[in-house]
Amino acid sequence: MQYIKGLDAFDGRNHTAVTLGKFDGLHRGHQKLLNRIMKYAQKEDCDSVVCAFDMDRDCLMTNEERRAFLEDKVDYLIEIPFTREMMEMEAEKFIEEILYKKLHASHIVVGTDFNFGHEKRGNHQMLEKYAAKYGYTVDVVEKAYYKDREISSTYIRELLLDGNIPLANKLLGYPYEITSVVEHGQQLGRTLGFPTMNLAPQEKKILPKYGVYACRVLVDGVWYGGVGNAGVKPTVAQEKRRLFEVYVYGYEGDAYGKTATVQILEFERPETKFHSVEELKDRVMKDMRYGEEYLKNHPFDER
Ligand SMILES: Cc1cc2nc3c(=O)[nH]c(=O)nc-3n(C[C@H](O)[C@H](O)[C@H](O)COP(=O)(O)O)c2cc1C
Ligand SMILES: Nc1ncnc2c1ncn2[C@@H]1O[C@H](COP(=O)(O)OP(=O)(O)OP(=O)(O)O)[C@@H](O)[C@H]1O
Repeated sequence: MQYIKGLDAFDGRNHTAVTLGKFDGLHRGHQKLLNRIMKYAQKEDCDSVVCAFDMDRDCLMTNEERRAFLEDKVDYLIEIPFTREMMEMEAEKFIEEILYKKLHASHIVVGTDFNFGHEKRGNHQMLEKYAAKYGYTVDVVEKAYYKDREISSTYIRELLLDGNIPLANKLLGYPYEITSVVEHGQQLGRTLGFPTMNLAPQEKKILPKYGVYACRVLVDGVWYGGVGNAGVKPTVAQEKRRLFEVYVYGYEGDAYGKTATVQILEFERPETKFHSVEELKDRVMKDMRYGEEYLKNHPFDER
């Protein structure tokens, strides 16, 4: 996959199958669109292109994570900053200048509610109106639903903030994850009997509801079970720095400075400010048993 920041840097010559949107999280609805452009690229002599508008807001996926997710799936990921110029471009001009002249689109794949251009005048009907003139086809993909609600990034953000991680994971189609370099903590965990890996999510990356979760952890290329706390550890920390701190079953190495990925699987309880470190320690021992039980009942294959 070629990763391109800004449309100006795109210089592909081939015809393309393009999909467009914000694509935060690349959830199951988005995956329908991805599958469609990938099929076109397989069947025909064209490149698959994801145009992702960058909204600069709290996100399910950082740009690096989105890039990694798409790496072996599509030919191009173009990140388009959602600037005033982009917002004010007339939809007709977007079709002619960008989809036709720049991207050489022969297939355009969008959801039923996709909007673009000045005052959001562009939609799939307008794309269809110009299809013959510019020589592309338009696929309008029906929305993927969970029960009676459309799957959307907004819905999944709400679920995470409610601690409903199993449903968030189901709608994403993969477990919600956090990747970061493991940091030094206050080294308290070790003396309390539960050494933890401390992961600091990127500033804009959404942490689920503050609390304790069963999870799995990838470190040194191996998946382990874990139980971790999302939050600011109010019992021991003065500053309100967001962390995901995870106790990793059976890990005995030194992970400081290494990159680890945590996949969050199930919510156990909210984060609590305990009266003493002793109380915290007693509770974490229970959390560790909870995590073990959860992982025993939900075995996972090493990936
Ligand atoms: C399973 C688990 C549950 C935790 N729950 C809480 C909690 O409810 N409240 C809290 O203040 N800290 C909680 N923590 C964070 C601990 O306070 C923290 O890991 C410990 O103090 C060690 O910090 P350190 O890595 O800076 O040494 C939890 C940590 C783990 C691993
Ligand atoms: N549930 C879905 N099923 C099929 N297509 C979808 C679904 N949700 C979004 N799309 C389409 O995917 C593209 C990108 O969607 P986008 O990320 O902008 O929307 P979203 O997931 O609804 O996000 P938000 O909740 O932030 O508005 C658009 O073409 C959109 O119509």
